[in-house]
Amino acid sequence: MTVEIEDVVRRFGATAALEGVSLTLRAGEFVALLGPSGSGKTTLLRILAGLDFPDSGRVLIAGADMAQVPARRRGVGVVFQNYALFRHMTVFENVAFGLRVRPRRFRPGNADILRRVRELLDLVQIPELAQRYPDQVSGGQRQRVALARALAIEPQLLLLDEPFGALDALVRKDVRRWLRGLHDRLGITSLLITHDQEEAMELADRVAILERGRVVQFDTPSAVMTRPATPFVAGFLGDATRLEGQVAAGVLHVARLPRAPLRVALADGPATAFLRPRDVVVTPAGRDAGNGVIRHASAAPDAQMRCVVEVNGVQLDALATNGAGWMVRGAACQVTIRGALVFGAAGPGVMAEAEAAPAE
Ligand SMILES: Nc1ncnc2c1ncn2[C@@H]1O[C@H](COP(=O)(O)OP(=O)(O)OP(=O)(O)O)[C@@H](O)[C@H]1O
Repeated sequence: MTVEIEDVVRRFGATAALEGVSLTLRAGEFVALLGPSGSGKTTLLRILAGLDFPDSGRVLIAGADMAQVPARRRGVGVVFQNYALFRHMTVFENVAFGLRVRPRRFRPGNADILRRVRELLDLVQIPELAQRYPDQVSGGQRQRVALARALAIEPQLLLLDEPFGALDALVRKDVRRWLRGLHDRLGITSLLITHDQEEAMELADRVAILERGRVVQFDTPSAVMTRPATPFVAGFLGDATRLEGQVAAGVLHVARLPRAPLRVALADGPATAFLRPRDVVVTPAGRDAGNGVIRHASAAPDAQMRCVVEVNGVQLDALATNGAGWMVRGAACQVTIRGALVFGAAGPGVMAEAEAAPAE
């Protein structure tokens, strides 16, 4: 089902948690909400779930205005980080709970509940755990119980607030892939809050980025990564280093960086540059001492090394090809800047890729 959020404002005293949020989710879409702590993500989810209400603005689910619709009539499944499973109830009863608390008109009989819970436990692949208590299953299994409970009411919209927070990295990867498969199979619409950017990029069709109660970008993962709409987004995503500089005659100048004229199609004036790890090339220092020093190096996937290099007092994240035995803390190196993402002074919308000019 579609979800339309129109100019939603929510204030708590002097704090504006949401300052006019508009967002439309297509039916069947998986959307991730990203943003710093306090940017309004949970408030937005609570408003969709009917656990909180906007001061102004509208929420439409499947085209229907939700203003007067209480949480339990919205047909929305919610999974929060702490799962909130009932410890004194078996896994079976936890999942059945979602059905037993439905409004009387929609409440199934006992035989139906039995059948439905069995189906759900099969769906989340833990049929053998029905009679265990939450304390007797693993974190990943508890997560599946929480999902089964949320899915029990056959929601068309699934809201997930940091659902994988308590899982270790390996289980987390498994569970999220499985969740995306489940989302596709059921044809539901899902909205996920996460602090894990990699998770958002892997799972979501589109990513909404919140900054202080406003959506500053809503686009596909690859678009937000390669074409961040504002300096805030560029700084928030990835490991880019932010540096202030000047554009003069189509060339970016950043004090303290190794001399590397970067061509950029921006008007003259102050500019903000974001150097991403792939923009920073690190090679061993040659016969001369090099212009930088390795401050930190660690192995990364795909036979690469991640490192932090220091050049003229500026620390930059960089990627280098592995096999670099020389790349240890304190080693001298040569740092070359081959590009940057640059925002001009004319407004946040003016962004350009800078490219290294050919060597003189
Ligand atoms: N019940 C409340 N009373 C007062 N202030 C609140 C309440 N709920 C949220 N806020 C404030 O509203 C703002 C947004 O909070 P919210 O929980 O939506 O942020 P968030 O993006 O989910 O943060 P986090 O990533 O830390 O969970 C914060 O400044 C928060 O302190």
